[in-house]
Parts: sequence; structure tokens; C-alpha cells
Amino acid sequence: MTATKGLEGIVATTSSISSIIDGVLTYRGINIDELAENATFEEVAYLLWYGKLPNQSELDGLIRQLGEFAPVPAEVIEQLKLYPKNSNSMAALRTAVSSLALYDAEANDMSPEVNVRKAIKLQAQLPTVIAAFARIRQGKDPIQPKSGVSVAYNFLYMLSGEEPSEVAVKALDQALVLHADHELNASTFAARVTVATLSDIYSGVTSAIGALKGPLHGGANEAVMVMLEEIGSLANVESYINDKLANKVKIMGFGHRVYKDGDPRAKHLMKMSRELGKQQNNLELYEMSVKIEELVTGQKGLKPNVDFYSASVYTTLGIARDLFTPIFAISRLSGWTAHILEQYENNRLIRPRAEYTGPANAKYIPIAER
Ligand SMILES: CC(=O)SCCNC(=O)CCNC(=O)[C@H](O)C(C)(C)COP(=O)(O)OP(=O)(O)OC[C@H]1O[C@@H](n2cnc3c(N)ncnc32)[C@H](O)[C@@H]1OP(=O)(O)O
Ligand SMILES: O=C([O-])CC(=O)C(=O)O
Repeated sequence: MTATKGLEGIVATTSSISSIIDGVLTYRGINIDELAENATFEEVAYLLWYGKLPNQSELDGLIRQLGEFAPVPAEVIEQLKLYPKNSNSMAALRTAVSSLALYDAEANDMSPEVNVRKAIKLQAQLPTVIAAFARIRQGKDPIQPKSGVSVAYNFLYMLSGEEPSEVAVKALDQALVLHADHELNASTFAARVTVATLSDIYSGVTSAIGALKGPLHGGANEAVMVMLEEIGSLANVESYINDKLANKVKIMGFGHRVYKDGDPRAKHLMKMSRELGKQQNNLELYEMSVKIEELVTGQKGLKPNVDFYSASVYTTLGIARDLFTPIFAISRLSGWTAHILEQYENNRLIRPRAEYTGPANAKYIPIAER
């Protein structure tokens, strides 16, 4: 038995949800470029869960359900108030999702219709939990979600308590479309491993949130913003990046396990970053990001991934840095749950082997002789 480090190149399951073939990403066979330009996040979530685009009445039905499920149990809001104010936002989300299961009478019901309903419920409740946490830690009251509006609108509304601009809603909606699914990425794999034991959907999503949190995966979008803040201005980019590269420090938001010629999602986020910057008459973050890309691609051949330009996009939308990865979770929840449903449909326990590298024939030594 020989181990493949990081399972690189290992095909661990079949899936009909999303594909990355020759650098092209599709959801259910539809090119991400087409979806990014035309689809709303709710259409994409429906596509991932049901395997087809919704017609108008199906879409209206989903938006209605999302509105009905969006309020979270009062007990969960009370618990959020007890979390330390400086809690890591992904840790808070991981805890809150685990807690949501305790207040869902259907949490352990494994029938397929109930599992789809729980996927929609979680999709509706994640934004409410994150926005409530963000407000509570600022000493503000949470805002009740609206019904009949998009996930992007509701999240921005619940964060600030004000009607979000059309531009902001459209930008966030497009970012949600772009992050919704990505084949067997680490957090989706974690979700599938968990539910392949026939554990429940909340357990799968809690595992996935834990995996997304790390800076080699979803946590990279926050790490990119930390870097942009450390750099501070366009004039400092070159010396900062050259220094990091010379010291073999990884530049967050670059590189990818699967894409070697660039992440097809990055160009959409780059464009969004430029357009939002222009609208606000402040292109500094965008220009700094472009300069970083020039240097990192020029010197290392590494291309930006989905996390790189999303940092300047979310900051330009006025969103706090530590909510970037939770926003990724809001979007990826649709993909995680689609994969969980697919795993249940054709389940087999996921249990690979390890190549043993420890000592052989070791003997037990009585404690007095050690
Ligand atoms: C949504 C997402 O999850 S997208 C990914 C988000 N993560 C990041 O942006 C973090 C920065 N990037 C990385 O750490 C990596 O590129 C990963 C984790 C995305 C992929 O990792 P792997 O496929 O294991 O690639 P690995 O880390 O082995 O990199 C291969 C080589 O490129 C280098 N490299 C990879 N990414 C970077 C980077 N961002 N900056 C500098 N060098 C890098 C590695 O140091 C390594 O060099 P070496 O061969 O000289 O040792
Ligand atoms: O697929 C991966 O390894 C990481 C990624 O880009 C994602 O999850 O969107």
C-alpha cells in the first residue's frame, strides 16, 4: 500500500452535481460563466438540489420556503448572545449549526423528502445566524429576516437593518453563484465522509464548516484581506510580495489543487472588484490586487483562485473581514447539501486505508521500566 499525499488525483466518488474538466467548471453540466452572467443564487441552489433549473413557479416556491424557514429558533439566538464577543465567526457558525439540530424535530429523520427540506431550512437559516452573530457582538439586536426576497438581499438587510442597494445585492448574489459548488473540495468531502456513516445532515454540514474554516480552503478569503491590510497601499505591494516569495511564504488566494491554468471563477470576481471600486471611486484594493497577481503569476506562475478577488469585493461592499468565510459557507451550503443528498442516494461507508510508517514489532514495556 502506497499513500497518495493529500489524496491528489484520487477519484473518490462518482457525482453528477458539478464537474471540473480541462479547467472548465460546470454545475449540472452548465458552464459556470453562463450561470455567473445569468442565474440567481436561488436558481443555482435549486439546480444543485434537484438536478434541473426551476421554472418560475418552482423558483417562487423555493423563495417562499426560504422565507418561511429563515427565522431561527429563539433559543439559538439566546445562545449566540452567550458566545464570547471575540469568537471566531466560523467557530460561532459551526457551533450554531450544530445547535440548530437540537431544535429541529426532524433532525434525525432520514427520509429523502425530509432531508431535502432540511437542506432548504439550513440554506434559509445560515444567513440569519451569521447576521445575528455579527450584530450581537456589536451590542445590537438581531434583525428578523424578510420573506419573498433573495438570500443575498436578506443577508445584507439583516446585517445593517437597511435596504441594501441593488448593486450590492447583485454583486453578492453573483458571488454566491460562483461559490456554490466545486466537485470534491475538502469541505464537501468532509460532509460526504460524515454522512456516509448514515449520520444526519446537520452533522455533515457541521463537519463541512470546520473544513471550510481553514486558510488553505475557504479561510483564504479572510487571509487575503489580512494581507491587503498589511500591505496598506499600492506603493508597498512590490516589496511586500517579493519579500514573501523570497522567503517561500505562501501568498493567500493563489494556487489550486485542480486548476493549474487558472480558476474560471476568478475573472468574474476580478471584474466585480473593478466595477464596485469604480462605483465607489476607490480602486485602491482592486489595483493592489492586480499588482499582486502580476507579481505572483509572473514569478511563480501561480494564478488567483476564487478567494483572491472576493476579498476586495466583500470589503468594497462594506462587509467585515471575518464574515467573508461565513459568506462562502452560505453559498457552499447549497453544494454541501446537494452532495449529502447524493451520498445518501447511493451510499457506501467512506473508509480509505493508511500506509503505516511507525515502528514494527514494538514491545509493551511495563511502566516501572520506562
Ligand atoms: C476555495 C479554495 O479552497 S481555493 C484555495 C484557497 N487556498 C489558498 O488560497 C491558500 C494558498 N494556496 C495554497 O496553499 C495551495 O495552492 C493549495 C492549498 C490551494 C493547493 O495546495 P496543493 O495542491 O497541495 O499544492 P502545494 O501546496 O503542494 O503547492 C505546490 C507548489 O506550489 C507552491 N505554492 C502553492 N500555492 C502557493 C501560494 N499560494 N503561494 C506561494 N507558493 C505556492 C508550493 O509552495 C509548492 O511549491 P514547492 O513545489 O516548491 O514545494
Ligand atoms: O476545489 C477545491 O479544492 C477548493 C475550491 O476551489 C473550492 O472549494 O471552491
